[in-house]
Amino acid sequence: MNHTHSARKNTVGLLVSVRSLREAAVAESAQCVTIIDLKEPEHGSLGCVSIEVANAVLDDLSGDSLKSIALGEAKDWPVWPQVDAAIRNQVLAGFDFAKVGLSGLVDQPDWVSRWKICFAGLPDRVQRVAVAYADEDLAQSPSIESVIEAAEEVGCNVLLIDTFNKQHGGLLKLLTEQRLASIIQSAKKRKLKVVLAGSLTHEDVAAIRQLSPSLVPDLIAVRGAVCQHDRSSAIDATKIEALGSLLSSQS
Ligand SMILES: O=C[C@H](O)COP(=O)(O)O
Repeated sequence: MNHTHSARKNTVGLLVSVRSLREAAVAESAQCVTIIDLKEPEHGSLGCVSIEVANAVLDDLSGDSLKSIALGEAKDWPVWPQVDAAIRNQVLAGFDFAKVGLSGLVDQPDWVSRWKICFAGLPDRVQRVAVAYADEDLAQSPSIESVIEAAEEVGCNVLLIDTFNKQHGGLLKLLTEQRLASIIQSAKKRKLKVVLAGSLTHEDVAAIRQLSPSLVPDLIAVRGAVCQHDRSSAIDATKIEALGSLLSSQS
């Protein structure tokens, strides 16, 4: 990467996606996780866990980590269709962040309204995360640039750039260095916190760590990199700790 810098001062937070209370406890025990993110990897890039798993984590996880939940894709809304909307929102009120994807909506002129509907009714304390897919062709989602432009109108103050299809390469292969830099600059100009994800490896994270300070994201989000094998296998506390050390290092 050309946009590099030698002295490093910014610390970068770590989000780890987990699918169960057991995995959430492993992530919490690593002591370097800023956000514990609930997500069922078998149900897609933003696959939602069951309401029972969400409740178990809210009720039984000790520790101070912030909590996030993936709520699937806007085209499939609502999440947990069998659950009454009031009860659903009561559970979601326990989370600090909520994410909804925009796959399949590239040709839908009303995609912003459909996105807004997903977040309507969520308690104010839940921060809305704008998710943009780097593999927008595969995802058939609006471009990252369009998502950034609409984020404020939808009430988002965080931008997550992720990949929709986990079999076709990671973030740093999908976006040119120039496009990534321009996206991060544009998001920061709009006061969006920036989270980078998408099959990031330890080496990718080291490269991101070397970006010039103005381009360093607020958080890195991972699952595959901290799993024992592929991203469907269990997460591994040692791998989380290794990533945590890399993110908190000063050079
Ligand atoms: O929110 C981030 C994702 O869970 C990242 O998953 P991944 O590292 O396997 O692409």
